[in-house]
Amino acid sequence: MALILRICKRSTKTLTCQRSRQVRLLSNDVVTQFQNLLGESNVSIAETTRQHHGQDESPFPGAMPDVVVSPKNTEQVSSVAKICYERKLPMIPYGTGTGLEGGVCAVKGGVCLDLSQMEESIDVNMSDLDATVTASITRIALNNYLHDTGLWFPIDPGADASLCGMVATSASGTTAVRYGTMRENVINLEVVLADGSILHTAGKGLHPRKTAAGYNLTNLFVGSEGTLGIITKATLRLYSIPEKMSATCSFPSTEDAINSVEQILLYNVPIVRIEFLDESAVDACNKYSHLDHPVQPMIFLEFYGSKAEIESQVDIVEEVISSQNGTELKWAKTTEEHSKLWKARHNALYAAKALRPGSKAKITDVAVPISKLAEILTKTKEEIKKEDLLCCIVGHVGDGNFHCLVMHDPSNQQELEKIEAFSSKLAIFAQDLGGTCTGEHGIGLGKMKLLEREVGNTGMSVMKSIKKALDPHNLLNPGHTVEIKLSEIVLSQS
Ligand SMILES: Cc1cc2c(cc1C)N(C[C@H](O)[C@H](O)[C@H](O)COP(=O)(O)OP(=O)(O)OC[C@H]1O[C@@H](n3cnc4c(N)ncnc43)[C@H](O)[C@@H]1O)c1[nH]c(=O)[nH]c(=O)c1N2
Ligand SMILES: CCCCCCC(=O)C(=O)O
Ligand SMILES: [Mn+2]
Repeated sequence: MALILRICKRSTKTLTCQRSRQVRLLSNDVVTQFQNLLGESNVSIAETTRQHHGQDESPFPGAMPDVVVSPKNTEQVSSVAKICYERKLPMIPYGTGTGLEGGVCAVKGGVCLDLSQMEESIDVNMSDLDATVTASITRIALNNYLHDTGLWFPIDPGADASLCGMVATSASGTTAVRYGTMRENVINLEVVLADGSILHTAGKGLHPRKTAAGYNLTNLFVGSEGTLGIITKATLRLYSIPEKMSATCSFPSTEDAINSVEQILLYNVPIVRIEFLDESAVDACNKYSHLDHPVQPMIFLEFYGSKAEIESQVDIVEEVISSQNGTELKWAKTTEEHSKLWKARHNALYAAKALRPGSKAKITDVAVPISKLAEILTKTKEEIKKEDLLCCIVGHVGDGNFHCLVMHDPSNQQELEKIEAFSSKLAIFAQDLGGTCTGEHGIGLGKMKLLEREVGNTGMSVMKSIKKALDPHNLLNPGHTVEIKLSEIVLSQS
């Protein structure tokens, strides 16, 4: 009979450890099995390692996995999955841990598969404008590699996330208004399923720009948040690196700023980034990133194209913003100014957190149809004022998507409840206006009820059927996104 090794807080020997008030047990022959498979240095039960892998950038309290394994290739991922499947152990894929919805928290313990240590491979098809990357490749690593080819991968959440993690969360960010999200930019995926089998979602080695061949298995895994399979490779669309110019503009009110955005889109200006910051976010970014913008609602814009193309886009934008009381465009004149501007925007999360050191930050992520954006922002601002919240708003407003970042003291129960109520209310506003509770960060641990509200009973039951078909024992990132209960599994097997 197998010896039992209890993973513990201070030692790796025989003490019990509390995680979410439950005792976890992992037999030591599993650890040995992983060590034999991957080598001792690629299997860790050290507390610091487990803690690090059970926590992302969200305010959710971390939950440690029992063991962290670092497979080097797809075959090893598959072998790990086979062991977990056989022993009914939870599997939690880990990309770079930049997620904002608690996706890597091992709420039921189990085996964290750290994919950042996979062999690095980038296979570029210059003439077909695509690249296939392994799970350890991050967004910035791909773009650095591509730099001299004149190509790039434009989806930009700011954080240097792994590209397969970005597939798993259906990430987007500042450039989605022009290039779409991960959904529109993935051509094929290699995925290890719960039982260890290896799936190529669009056929092995194929990379067509479009396909009508059967169900869209590729998109099934986009946004699956580690609950349907472990993504080991992704084939992605690439684009030519354009000439670019950036500018900012301030407005007397949020409504004026949002009206401008709506009109710029209506005029079909092929804008690449159009980002909103409310006055609190401007204040935070000024302080954190040493900028000196007037503390007023703003938009940051980026234009791509030849000089003539940019000039014609700018003519329209200038006319629109002056009709909406906006200031003259203030241009980033040098490459350094351009980088400083977008770095400041991408650091907005940290800038806002720095307003109240030591606090935690609740981040909302709703998206509405553009026509409803001014309405929901007005309502949101009223709520913030009524509840007296310390809140910054930034938004990828070209997609109707915005974030509120609400600072709070996590030990103050009253404050916590107020903030949770605000966040749910905002998600419900968005859904009632024809939008979604999450434009880009995903469901994770905190939005399961909202997902149900959004897709309805039938939608939920279809999602659960898919989950049960692909992961009948609920081993892949259990407790996240689409949760199936034990009673439902038993029911489906009888
Ligand atoms: C400062 C800052 C700013 C932003 C953001 C983060 C931060 C810190 N994000 C969020 C984040 O960068 C985004 O969710 C990434 O896609 C997460 O990728 P990681 O590799 O870090 O996944 P991470 O390791 O955090 O995992 C996230 C989820 O995906 C699963 N997963 C990871 N790799 C997997 C794989 N290979 N196979 C299967 N499942 C896998 C995990 O199990 C988990 O459920 C964001 N996002 C966004 O969309 N737009 C934005 O604007 C921003 N902005
Ligand atoms: C006020 C900052 C909230 C930022 C949340 C991270 C994110 O998605 C982004 O766009 O930045
Ligand atoms: Mn965002």
